[in-house]
Amino acid sequence: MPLSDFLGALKDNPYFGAGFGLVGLGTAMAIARKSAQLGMIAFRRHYMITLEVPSKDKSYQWLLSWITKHAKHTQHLSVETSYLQHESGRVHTQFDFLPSPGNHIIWYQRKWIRVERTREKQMIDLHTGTPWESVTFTALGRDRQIFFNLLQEARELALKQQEGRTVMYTAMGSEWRPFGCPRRRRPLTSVILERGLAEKLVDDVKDFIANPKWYADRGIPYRRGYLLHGPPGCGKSSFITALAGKLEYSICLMSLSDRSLSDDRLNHLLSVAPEQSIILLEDVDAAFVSRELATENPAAYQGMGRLTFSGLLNALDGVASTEARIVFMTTNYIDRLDPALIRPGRVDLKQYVGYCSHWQLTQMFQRFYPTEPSGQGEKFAERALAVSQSISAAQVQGHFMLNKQDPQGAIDNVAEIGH
Ligand SMILES: Nc1ncnc2c1ncn2[C@@H]1O[C@H](COP(=O)(O)OP(=O)(O)OP(=O)(O)O)[C@@H](O)[C@H]1O
Repeated sequence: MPLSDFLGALKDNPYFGAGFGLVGLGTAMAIARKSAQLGMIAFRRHYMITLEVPSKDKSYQWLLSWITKHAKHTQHLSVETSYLQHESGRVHTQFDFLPSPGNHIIWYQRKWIRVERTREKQMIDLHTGTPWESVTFTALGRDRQIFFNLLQEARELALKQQEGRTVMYTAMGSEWRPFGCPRRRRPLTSVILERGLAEKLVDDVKDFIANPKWYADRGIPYRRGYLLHGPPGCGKSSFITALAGKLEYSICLMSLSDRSLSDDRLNHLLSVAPEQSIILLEDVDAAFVSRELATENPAAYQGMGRLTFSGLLNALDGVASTEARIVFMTTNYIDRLDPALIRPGRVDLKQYVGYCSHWQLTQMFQRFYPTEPSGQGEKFAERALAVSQSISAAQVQGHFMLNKQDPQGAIDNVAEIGH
């Protein structure tokens, strides 16, 4: 069907023609025309299909990307800006064009489809604090298959964009929303923990994921909690990101010190986390001090947000689903955590991730300067440990960056690490 006929059909359709108006009442001609039009309207009402997708539906973001890809010639765009942090720490700004609110026409599977993106100025989605939006697809015919195909294609497109990447979600209201663009997966080998440690953790998580029946048979909730603790910059967060990449999981990042977080909201968020995701609660000590400390000095800990300690415990206990639910927590100060938070069932595996050992320093050197003879890595490690026993991997990385082209300099100037 030519595009002009399709647009005409849309115009007369009672659902979409609002605002176009009907003309010519008052004369016989007009009446005849009107009844013909009504006939057409009835016809179109039965022979046009529509699909409305509200912004809170999972497929909404996929569909926007799909529309952008198909409505290549649309001149009406809106922009979505995100900041991406590279492993080097450099921040890169990315602009993604999306179809703007309004109408777009797309030719798809030998049919014209009208796409109408609407944004309600008056209505705010109370869960996310963003304007209420929806996108409506209209096509001729009665075959819904076209919409199934379209949804399927949009989903595949989104998955393709995520291939080899880790999606990070953050909590927005009572939902999880992707944060920035999916990041390139960080290889596990790029995070050098103490010898055997990464393997031990990966095996534990894999074993957990592979054995839902073990939990079901014993009536134990299918979840596992991990706590990585230790000084800053030793690789806790980097390891969790790399682990998620390895498992092809996404990460739901949550800050417990977020003041808008209440017991109910946390509970809800944990129960609706996307499939195949790791929930990451960073710096748990920052939000909660041991209850004893709080009792000793209540004034110092007043106004720490609406989330209560018992609310957190309940939320963690309530995280039960048929899906493997993995919660990682990190802290620099395990001694500040209340024992109730880290008892088995809430935290099943506690792991110290500490300063660099001789082995780690050697590995890091060899990885950074792969063409250097192996003895050099050993030499670097010995000298570094003679300077200090408390060197974090982040400090080593910084030192190597300063001596990017100069491995010998990295050894000779080892005393400058961390300065
Ligand atoms: N074991 C490691 N191997 C390789 N790089 C590391 C390692 N640990 C830290 N880094 C580098 O140091 C930086 C900071 O590391 P990361 O955020 O993972 O540390 P962290 O232990 O989570 O620190 P914090 O406790 O402050 O959150 C990152 O850029 C990371 O690439």
